[in-house]
Amino acid sequence: MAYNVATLDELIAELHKAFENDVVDVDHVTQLMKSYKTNPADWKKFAKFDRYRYTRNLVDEGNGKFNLMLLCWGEGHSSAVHDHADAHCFMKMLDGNLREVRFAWPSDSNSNTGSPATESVVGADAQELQPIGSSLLEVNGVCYINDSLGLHRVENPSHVDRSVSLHLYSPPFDTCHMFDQRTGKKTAAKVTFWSKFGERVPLTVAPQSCSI
Ligand SMILES: O=C(O)CCSS
Ligand SMILES: [Fe+2]
Repeated sequence: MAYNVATLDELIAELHKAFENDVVDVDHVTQLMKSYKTNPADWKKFAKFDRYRYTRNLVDEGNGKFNLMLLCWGEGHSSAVHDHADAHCFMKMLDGNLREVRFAWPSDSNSNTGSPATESVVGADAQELQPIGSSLLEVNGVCYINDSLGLHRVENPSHVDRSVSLHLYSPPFDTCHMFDQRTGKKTAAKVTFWSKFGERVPLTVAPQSCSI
């Protein structure tokens, strides 16, 4: 199959088709996302930055099969170490760079299936997470992770440039887990959106953790 996706709207249309049945073809989705060459005119309406932390901006709800979102990283912004709630995670660089550092699950989990430990690690059992890989993601590059491949932390390594990445999660999720890198302690984290379809999501009275 020739992959030739010219605009973000065309990519979204092809992704809707790719997720029509229940089996996710990881290679096909990766090739689709790779074939789209970033064009700020396509996505700048979704690109909202916050001075203090990266923002999550919903672009498309994928007919309920996936969430597609733009993540905007200010200089030096980083996520926590986190899992992906048993979902597929595809990540494409649209502007700038990101560094991804991968970690093994905390040693007390059943790492064979990638299924997270049921107990959080506390006290004497605390063990530092073990890095298992690191990569610099460059513009138009695509990377893929799911829980069987480990955990990761994503950061904007630049202290002068901002970064923008396009993330697809399938199935969609609004809660995952963060991990303390020093102790391996796992904490549930609710993730929300800074904006949806280009419009700011009104702040609720109770501040929600919108990124991880
Ligand atoms: O906030 C998130 O969705 C994690 C970004 S790195 S996959
Ligand atoms: Fe992630």
